[in-house]
Amino acid sequence: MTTSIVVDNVTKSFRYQYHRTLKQVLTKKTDADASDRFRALDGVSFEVQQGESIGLMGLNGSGKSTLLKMVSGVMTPDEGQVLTRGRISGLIATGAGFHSELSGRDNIYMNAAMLGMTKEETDSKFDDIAGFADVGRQLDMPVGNYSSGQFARLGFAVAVHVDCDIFIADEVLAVGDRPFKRKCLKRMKEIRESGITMFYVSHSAASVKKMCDRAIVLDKGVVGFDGDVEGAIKYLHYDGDDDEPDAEESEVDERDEELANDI
Ligand SMILES: Nc1ncnc2c1ncn2[C@@H]1O[C@H](COP(=O)(O)OP(=O)(O)OP(=O)(O)O)[C@@H](O)[C@H]1O
Repeated sequence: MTTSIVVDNVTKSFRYQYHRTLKQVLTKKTDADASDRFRALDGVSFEVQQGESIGLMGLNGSGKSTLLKMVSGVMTPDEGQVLTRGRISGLIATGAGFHSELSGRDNIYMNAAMLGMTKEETDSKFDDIAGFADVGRQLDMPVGNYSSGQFARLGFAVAVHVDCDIFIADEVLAVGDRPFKRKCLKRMKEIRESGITMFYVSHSAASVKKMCDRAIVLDKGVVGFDGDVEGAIKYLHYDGDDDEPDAEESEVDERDEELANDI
């Protein structure tokens, strides 16, 4: 078996940012500065084998996106290291790397280049990418005028057409309408079945269950659980053991379940 991702004792701290009073700025309260940092990730370690499909779960603010940024190389750890093998593609933040003044068409070329595709490669895949994004005549409009869903469509369309070894998807289901979500999940299933390592962040237990064979739960910046998806869902109490969900919550869960079963 080939190792695809190694995350070795990774720590990342951020500073609490708040507006200071003029007095605080002028007196430069350095003692407060040191204690104003917190660890978004604290000694995180795990390994992923090529072809594994990992669900990355955890409550809001637990460090998932920060970890994905390290794996994709857009952020470096303060301590520890992250090693990856091969080309990485995926959608980390909606609209990241897009230029608002340029059209969707131009942004496809720019985004594809950033993900390592040559102009010839993009030329040959352009129709498929545009077809997947399916933003109609908006393709030739500046993306600054796109809706958040249209942004996501364009970004995801490029990402899924890159030949890669590791595919990263952060909250694909958070934006986009239902037909597009279904299309994304279907495409991700194909990616997974082709032996590409997949790292999938989601709060939806149903889609992680459908898509992944292992789940890592981040709990306030540390690995709280690493194992089978059922265990992760239990760890997070997403299995309904806790409080009774209200009617709206149940409806959302059912919609997720239905969507996951569609693919
Ligand atoms: N650039 C930054 N500067 C300061 N704090 C940050 C920065 N990026 C993230 N954080 C903080 O680090 C913590 C972890 O954030 P992160 O986005 O990784 O969480 P998450 O698990 O992806 O959350 P969610 O489920 O809400 O998307 C949060 O408290 C967040 O406010």
